[in-house]
Amino acid sequence: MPVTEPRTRTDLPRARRVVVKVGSSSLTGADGHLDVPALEALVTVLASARRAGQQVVLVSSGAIAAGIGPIGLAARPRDLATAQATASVGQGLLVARYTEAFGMHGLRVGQVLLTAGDLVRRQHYANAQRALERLLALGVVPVVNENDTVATDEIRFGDNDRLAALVSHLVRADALVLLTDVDGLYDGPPARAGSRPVREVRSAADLADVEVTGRGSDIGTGGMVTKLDAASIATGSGIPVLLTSAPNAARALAGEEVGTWFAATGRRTSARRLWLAHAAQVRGRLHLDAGAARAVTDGKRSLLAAGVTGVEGDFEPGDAVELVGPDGVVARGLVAYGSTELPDMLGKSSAQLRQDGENLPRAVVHRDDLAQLSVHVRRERRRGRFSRGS
Ligand SMILES: Nc1ncnc2c1ncn2[C@@H]1O[C@H](COP(=O)(O)OP(=O)(O)O)[C@@H](O)[C@H]1O
Ligand SMILES: N[C@@H](CCC(=O)OP(=O)(O)O)C(=O)O
Repeated sequence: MPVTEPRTRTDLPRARRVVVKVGSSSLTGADGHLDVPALEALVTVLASARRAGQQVVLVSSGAIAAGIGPIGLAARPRDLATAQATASVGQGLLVARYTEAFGMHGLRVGQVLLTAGDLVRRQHYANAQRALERLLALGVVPVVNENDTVATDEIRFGDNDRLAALVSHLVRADALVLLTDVDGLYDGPPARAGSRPVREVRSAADLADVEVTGRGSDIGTGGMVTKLDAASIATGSGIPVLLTSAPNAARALAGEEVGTWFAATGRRTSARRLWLAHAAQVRGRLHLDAGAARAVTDGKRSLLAAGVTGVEGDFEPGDAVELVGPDGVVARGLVAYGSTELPDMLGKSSAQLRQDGENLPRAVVHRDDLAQLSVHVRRERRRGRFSRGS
């Protein structure tokens, strides 16, 4: 019997639709070329999940890493134009290998390249959703990557972990499996003596003593930070996550005791709120007093000018901004006023704003335009770890 809400890792084999994300470090060697045996081993596992009746969406990194050797570069390019060009070469090679490897199991693949913008604009989101649904209905294995050749620094995810979490939401996956070069989450960098594996994360409290770093290898990009962010996005919208190494993929999908299981913590949210919390490009910050911070978080109420103490950035009405309370970032929202109008309104009640000539003062951020950040993401943002892509 398929389960649509896996509660433990032993439910994974019965999950109907699974998104599997594999990182560059698991697919490419230090020589800057694809590790074909590793890729084929992964495909064998995914093909067997398909034979067992599961629908699989593969989110595969590796375009840039796979292009390094063929283009003749010595290391991963750091400038945008060379990264775009390298991805263009590597993505072709990557998909050619997947086509061949899945073909050996009688399966077709379909390449799907997405930008952050595709997950931001409502119509693009709906388009991508429709295309992925049809691919799955046709029995094709979608192979998703970020469209690195056209993504610019401002709109890039850069890592595929958060992309995979948003794709899981897009296809309404029952579970997300993150495959990397380490067998699971540890409470400290795995190379450090004494770091212990974390088997299960049921809430943000289980991460309180976990120390993660941003980069594991010269090949991967986000390290464990973006994986925890992805886990937080997925679990917060009702999708559990299993994190383990690529060689453990078969055991993970068989429901064996490998890796780290992140239990679902929330319910499915609207695509718009998910985008606002995790993908929108933030144009500024509003500083809130303690009462306003409580109102937008605990009370889920609109933010009024009376509770805003400061404004940072240059933004227009409708732009995404971060709401910062006395203890750090608490939420994101679409602001109703621009950064030039707001300073004159700070701390004023609706009555005072009316006296100032504002006929029907609107909330600075309406509660329908607010997305709270999970405790974990808030903690990370406080540490300033999420500047990239946000
Ligand atoms: N607490 C931690 N637990 C596990 N791995 C960690 C931790 N902190 C940092 N890492 C590093 O994260 C790396 C995986 O991230 P990354 O290199 O970006 O992989 P990928 O290419 O699969 O996305 C691991 O190699 C590991 O060294
Ligand atoms: N879209 C990029 C992903 C970049 C990357 O290295 O991601 P990851 O290995 O998942 O941390 C690529 O295919 O090269």
